[in-house]
Parts: sequence; C-alpha cells; structure tokens
Amino acid sequence: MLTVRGLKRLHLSVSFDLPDGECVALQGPSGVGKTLLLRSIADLDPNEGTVKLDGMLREAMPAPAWRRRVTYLAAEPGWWSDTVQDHFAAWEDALPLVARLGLPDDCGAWSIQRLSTGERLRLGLARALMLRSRVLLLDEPTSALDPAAAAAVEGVIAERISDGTSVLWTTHDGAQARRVGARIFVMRADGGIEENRP
Ligand SMILES: Nc1ncnc2c1ncn2[C@@H]1O[C@H](COP(=O)(O)OP(=O)(O)OP(=O)(O)O)[C@@H](O)[C@H]1O
Repeated sequence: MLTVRGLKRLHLSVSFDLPDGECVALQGPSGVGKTLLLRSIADLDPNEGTVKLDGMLREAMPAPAWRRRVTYLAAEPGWWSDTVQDHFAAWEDALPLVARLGLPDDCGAWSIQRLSTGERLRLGLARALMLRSRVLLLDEPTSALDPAAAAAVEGVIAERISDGTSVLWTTHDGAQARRVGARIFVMRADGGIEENRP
C-alpha cells in the first residue's frame, strides 16, 4: 500500500491511499499539476509530506532504492547512452516484453536517435517494467501511440496490476481512464484531488 499524506509541492496539497494491485487514473486539465504530483511521489523534486510504502517512510531508504520501488515513467523517457540495449541491465530478459509491446527483436542494437516518439515511449515503459517496481507512476504512457500499440501497453500493465503492482496513470483520454482505473482522481486547479467512480 502506498500512503500519501499532506504532500505539498508548489500549489499541490494531496492525500490518498493506493492499495496493492489497484490502478488509479489521474485526470485534470493540462498544466494543473499531474506531472508535479507523480514526480513528487517518486521524490524527484523537493516536496513536503508523508509518503510511505507498506508503512515504511521513503526517507528510510536512499532515493534510488525508493525509485526502484516507486517508479516514475516520464511522458518523454530520458536516455543516456547510444543504443537501446545499453539502457537495460539484462536486454535478453527484456526481449519477450519488448516483443509484446510490438517492437522487433533486433531493436536492441538501434541507436536512440532513430527511435520514433512511440518507440521511445514503449522502450521507456519496458525499461521501467523490468524493475518490477511495487508502484508505477505512469505519465501519459500511451499518448503518442496508435490504438494497437496503446492496447498492447494497457494489456501488459493490466497483467502487472493483477500481479499486485499499484499504478497511478495520468491520461487525458476519459475512455481510457474508465477502462484502466478502478478509481479516477481528478486534479482541481487549486491543487487538490477529488475522486470519481469510473
Ligand atoms: N519546477 C517548477 N517550478 C515552477 N512551476 C513549475 C515547475 N514545474 C512545473 N511547473 C508548473 O506547474 C504546473 C503544472 O505542471 P505539470 O507538468 O504538473 O502539469 P500537468 O497537469 O502534468 O499537465 P499536462 O497534462 O499538460 O502534462 C504548470 O503550470 C508548470 O508550468
């Protein structure tokens, strides 16, 4: 269970619980603060409040260890080396997942520069999924994808949720929010969130 109490970052002030094996869709107008919230939970930006995983404070462990458990996937994942496979600890192990996301086996040798926006998104997702995190904070993970690729992503994430992973998933697509979210949070302009049932 991820517990967020009194998280404050700029105008945000948010409290909620995210149980194991639950997906919450996060909606709200562009610029309202959804990315700020996800980055704050992952402790990527300075913020105040109490954030715990299974009762353990995030301050009780080094930040990289927290982020391996509570993993943020940016809308535009970052890259730091030349080829795709350089970004994976065990590329061979990632191949089945990469194939399910609709990418060919030989994409490990591809240069990062040649990747399309959708390929970057799916490979960034594969990289994050290989961490086997307890909580995934997904920032518009299908925004640049065609319907088939988006469906593949939804299918892979749904399996992880069945296995007990918790997910906070931002999307501007109301139909997707209702499909993937057991609950829907809507962020208001004042930086709070309210819950809508899908
Ligand atoms: N480091 C920062 N300092 C000050 N303001 C910031 C900072 N980072 C983001 N903002 C502002 O906070 C607001 C919320 O940004 P955020 O990226 O969280 O929006 P969002 O809800 O994810 O939007 P979108 O749906 O367009 O992705 C924006 O007005 C943004 O300019």
